[in-house]
Amino acid sequence: MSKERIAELTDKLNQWNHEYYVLSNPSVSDYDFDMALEELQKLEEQFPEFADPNSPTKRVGGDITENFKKVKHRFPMLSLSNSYSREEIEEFVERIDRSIGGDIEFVCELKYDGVAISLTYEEGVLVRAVTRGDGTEGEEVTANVRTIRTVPLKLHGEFPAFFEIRGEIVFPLEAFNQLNLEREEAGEPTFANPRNTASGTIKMQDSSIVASRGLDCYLYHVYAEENVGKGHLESILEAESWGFKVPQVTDKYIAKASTMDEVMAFIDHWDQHRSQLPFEIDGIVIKVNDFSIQEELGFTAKSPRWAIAYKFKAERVLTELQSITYQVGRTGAITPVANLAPVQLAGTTVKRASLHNADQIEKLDLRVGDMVYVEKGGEIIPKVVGVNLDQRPTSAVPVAYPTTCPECGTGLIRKEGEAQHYCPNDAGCAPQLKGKIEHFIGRKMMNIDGLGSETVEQLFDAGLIKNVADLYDLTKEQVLPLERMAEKSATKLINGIEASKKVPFEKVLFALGIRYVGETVAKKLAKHFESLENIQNATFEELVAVDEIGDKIAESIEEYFSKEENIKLLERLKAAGLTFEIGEQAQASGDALEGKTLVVSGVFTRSRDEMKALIEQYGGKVGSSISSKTDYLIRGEKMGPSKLQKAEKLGVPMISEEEFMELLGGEVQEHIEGQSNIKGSSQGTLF
Ligand SMILES: NC(=O)c1ccc[n+]([C@@H]2O[C@H](COP(=O)([O-])OP(=O)(O)OC[C@H]3O[C@@H](n4cnc5c(N)ncnc54)[C@H](O)[C@@H]3O)[C@@H](O)[C@H]2O)c1
Ligand SMILES: [Zn+2]
Repeated sequence: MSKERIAELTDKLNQWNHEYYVLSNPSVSDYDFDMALEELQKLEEQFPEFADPNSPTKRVGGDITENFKKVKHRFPMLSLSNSYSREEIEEFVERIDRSIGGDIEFVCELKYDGVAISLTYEEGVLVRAVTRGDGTEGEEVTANVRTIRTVPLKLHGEFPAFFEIRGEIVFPLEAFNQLNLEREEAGEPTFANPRNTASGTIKMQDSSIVASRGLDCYLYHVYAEENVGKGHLESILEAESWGFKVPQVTDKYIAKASTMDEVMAFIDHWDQHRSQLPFEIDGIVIKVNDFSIQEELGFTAKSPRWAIAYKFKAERVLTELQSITYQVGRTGAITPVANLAPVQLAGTTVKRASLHNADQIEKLDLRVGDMVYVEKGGEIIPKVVGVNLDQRPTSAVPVAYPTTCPECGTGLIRKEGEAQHYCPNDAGCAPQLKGKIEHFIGRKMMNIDGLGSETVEQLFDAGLIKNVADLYDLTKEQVLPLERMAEKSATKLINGIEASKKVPFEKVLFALGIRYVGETVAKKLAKHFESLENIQNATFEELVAVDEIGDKIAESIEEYFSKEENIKLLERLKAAGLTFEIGEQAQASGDALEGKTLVVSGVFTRSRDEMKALIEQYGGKVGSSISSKTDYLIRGEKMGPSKLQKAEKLGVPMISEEEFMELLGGEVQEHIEGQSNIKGSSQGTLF
């Protein structure tokens, strides 16, 4: 019996390790993983004869993917023993106090929930970044790690000639939620959680994508030939003086603790306040501070004996899965959503949770009527993480994923290699049509004042708009009879639509909602091709030659222009007067003002906004008031005397509008001339 259980747990844990470390796509929660590991550990202690010599209790879970060069670690990269119980943390502290004799000094720090990384510096220069791998050897991901702004490439101060520093690469929550928002806007599937996304990102082949994601790195251990200082905290603070981002005592990210009460107070503090951190943590690490005591205590095969992790249980609740709804997005992507019996979780009432896709439902083996576990991390939407099988109603049947669109009845498709199902009826499926219009009017797209998603719904249901071009045919008389519409709101709406014709090309391109053409890609395309006509005429090779444009995006663009209805729509939008080429301001750019701060004051031949835009386009910063940090004051007519005085007093150079234009190096003039050529050539051709 125990023999079989040991074998079963070993197999399961090996598989979960693979899913977690190699695929960055775990199928069970950390808590379930840790409970299974604990069970195995206890069984192995009882029946050592049945233990696998390579048991997951004795080795760290490997993350080797075969895509990168392997590098042997100079010092093995281990795991940490961990516990969810405060009693066990107390036992750990007492055990060490007892075995060493006296009150030992500990250091408490955050347990960052990310990916472990080892950085090697030679003569103050970053030479290698390696993942933990199987603990003995890892994969070299230096090019990717170099893109993380908080990892210094070159050090200053008194650093050892050769050393290694270890830390955790995390995905800050703001950047993570922003990435998901952008993916949603670009019609791409969103990521489930920051840790797995950080782990997937650091193993990408294209480091420019890694760079765009905004990863961060916190460092927590220095390994030099000779110890740096006497203890752990000292070495960390020393590393800060070389240029590393280390946890700060003032933020309470790290603290000394000499008594049990101090250790528990640190744990309590973060148990209560962790939701305020800008990244996720999954616990607290308690380490012996003194290096000589660390050495005395030594290591097991898997972890140091001088440290332990107290793990927070993710806030999770059990509730009933009442039904599943299938939402159809703007791109036709189907998202299953769990409707739950309302339940309190992390301070809010949760009624719905994300189920991501068909694979996820299958992996969880969900049935309607099941009692499911729901968790909420730093992400916006809570998620279903498991099922309590003991409470499964006997009548419950497995979820049959729909084969047709719940909105329009069209057969669903699933593209090779994609997890999401799609409704291909983009020209007739109501939520797709409405979704496209809602996307189009968004704040970062056409930003139409006076038009929100409720009004879109009304206009659509009243049959007044079916696509975005219809917006430009709307009249005040048509919208006035709508419910909640009055003279004032109708005028605002029509004026807002009119004003959107001036929205710059890159935003129009983003607004069109071409799949995978999000905000950043739209900017890149606009800058490179300068007009929609040029994008339409570009060959596949020309498209992928643009920085950051890959096969997937290029294919999507080609597909968009291959559709008759899109061409018709674009013709109508062009006729309505939307901006389909880059404007003169956006086109002029350079780095003449790189690192400079300029303040604009007075009246000019150009508008103040134009002046400010030029400063930014040429790499400068617009200052709001004159200070010693101001590099130039651009002095217009009717400038106030107090500003003049202040600039004189601080010795800030003052320049005229013409001098400012000269500073830009005459580049502006060329671009303006170039622009008129483009305009000339595109006249008469509709895309
Ligand atoms: N859900 C799953 O399927 C699954 C599968 C495998 C592992 N896991 C999770 O991962 C854990 C095992 O991973 P592990 O071996 O990396 O152990 P761990 O994550 O519990 O602890 C060790 C790691 O903590 C990190 N760490 C973060 N902050 C630190 C700090 N201040 N000081 C020192 N180290 C710090 C280091 O990267 C170190 O490698 C499991 O306990 C489980 O929770 C989950
Ligand atoms: Zn449909």
